[in-house]
Amino acid sequence: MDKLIIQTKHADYPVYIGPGLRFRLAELIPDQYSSFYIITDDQVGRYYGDEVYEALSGFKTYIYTVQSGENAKSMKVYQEILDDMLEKQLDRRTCVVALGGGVVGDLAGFVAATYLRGVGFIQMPTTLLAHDSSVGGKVAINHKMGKNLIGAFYHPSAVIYDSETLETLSLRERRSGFAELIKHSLIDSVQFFDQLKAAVPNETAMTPENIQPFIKEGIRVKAGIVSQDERESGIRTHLNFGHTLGHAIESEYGYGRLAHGEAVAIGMVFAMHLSEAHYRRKLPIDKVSSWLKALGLPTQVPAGLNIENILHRMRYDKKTQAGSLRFVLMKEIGSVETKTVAIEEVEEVLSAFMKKNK
Ligand SMILES: NC(=O)c1ccc[n+]([C@@H]2O[C@H](COP(=O)([O-])OP(=O)(O)OC[C@H]3O[C@@H](n4cnc5c(N)ncnc54)[C@H](O)[C@@H]3O)[C@@H](O)[C@H]2O)c1
Ligand SMILES: O=C(O)C(=O)C[C@@H](O)[C@H](O)[C@H](O)COP(=O)(O)O
Ligand SMILES: [Zn+2]
Repeated sequence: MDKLIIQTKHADYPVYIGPGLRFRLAELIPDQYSSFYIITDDQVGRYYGDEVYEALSGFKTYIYTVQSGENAKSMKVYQEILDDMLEKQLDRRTCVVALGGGVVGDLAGFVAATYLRGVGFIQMPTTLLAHDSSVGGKVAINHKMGKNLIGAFYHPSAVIYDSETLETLSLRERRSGFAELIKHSLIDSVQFFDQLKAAVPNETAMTPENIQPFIKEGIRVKAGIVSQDERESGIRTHLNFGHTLGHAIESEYGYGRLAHGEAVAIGMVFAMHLSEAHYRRKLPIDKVSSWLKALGLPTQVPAGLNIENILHRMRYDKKTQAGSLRFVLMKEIGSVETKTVAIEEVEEVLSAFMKKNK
């Protein structure tokens, strides 16, 4: 088992990574809770729900199952969970356990942050993408106007990442999580980017064994940023590389039609085009884009989406300041910065980018 410590101004907590950790919960979870409230989705629950419930059998434990997919990050599902917890009269020493991917982690984290003004919270990530979502304390649900618009910063007291669970993940979900790993490499260094690309050049090579060594590296990049800027007042915005357009596409296209990482993949290619135009310098767009394609990830805005609607969605991005759009731009691989970009400039580059679909 590997152990990393996430250090921030408001919280320090361990991330445990290794095979079979779902059977070692009693040993890994701090001994301070009166009961456990596991939140999972129907797909993850089918594979791992009973095992995790059993591993906590020495405690008073409940399990709540939501339907798998992005739509679970909704006000309705959030409310239903709170109703259930209140009916069970769960007290302040309750610990919410998020067993699942980023959807369950974000939803359960927001429940934990707000139920009785905050109860215990443990992340048990089960997707590759969740190497990102389980660390750093961003928890949220979606609004019809945009992604993650209602949320909090609320850290788990531990992240218990059982690497065996990745074996049941579909290829599409592996790809989606891999896109966030690529994001971490692009904002970090040429060295990380080149190593990742060499180890996993295409979809066939995207096996759990090949990916495994890089999960810790992705978490290291995220932890390094979050420890400097927990509440996203500066450098943490870099973790949003590819997300301004990515989030706009997710909400405009309809939550769940594209996986989060797929939308981010498109957003990263666009961010590189916008950076080329903004800085008037050449970037290795073809290299990144052809790698994404070889992995089976999309690189273009889905056909049928309207540019005005996408621009409107981007105005609801959380990086927006005084009505101006802010983008994470790339100067070169390993060097990004967050800049205000004029709407006309975004529109011109986006229009050319979207014409590629036609
Ligand atoms: N909080 C953050 O910092 C942060 C970071 C990145 C992404 N996110 C959010 O995370 C969400 C996406 O997370 P995700 O990609 O993990 O999606 P997800 O949680 O919907 O999981 C993807 C699919 O895989 C299934 N699944 C999960 N684990 C499985 C397993 N081990 N075996 C088989 N099937 C499994 C799920 O049931 C679901 O159908 C988005 O809402 C995104 O906004 C949050
Ligand atoms: O942790 C962060 O900070 C991130 O931006 C990580 C992103 O991958 C993630 O999708 C996050 O939820 C986006 O945050 P948001 O504040 O733009 O909703
Ligand atoms: Zn993301």
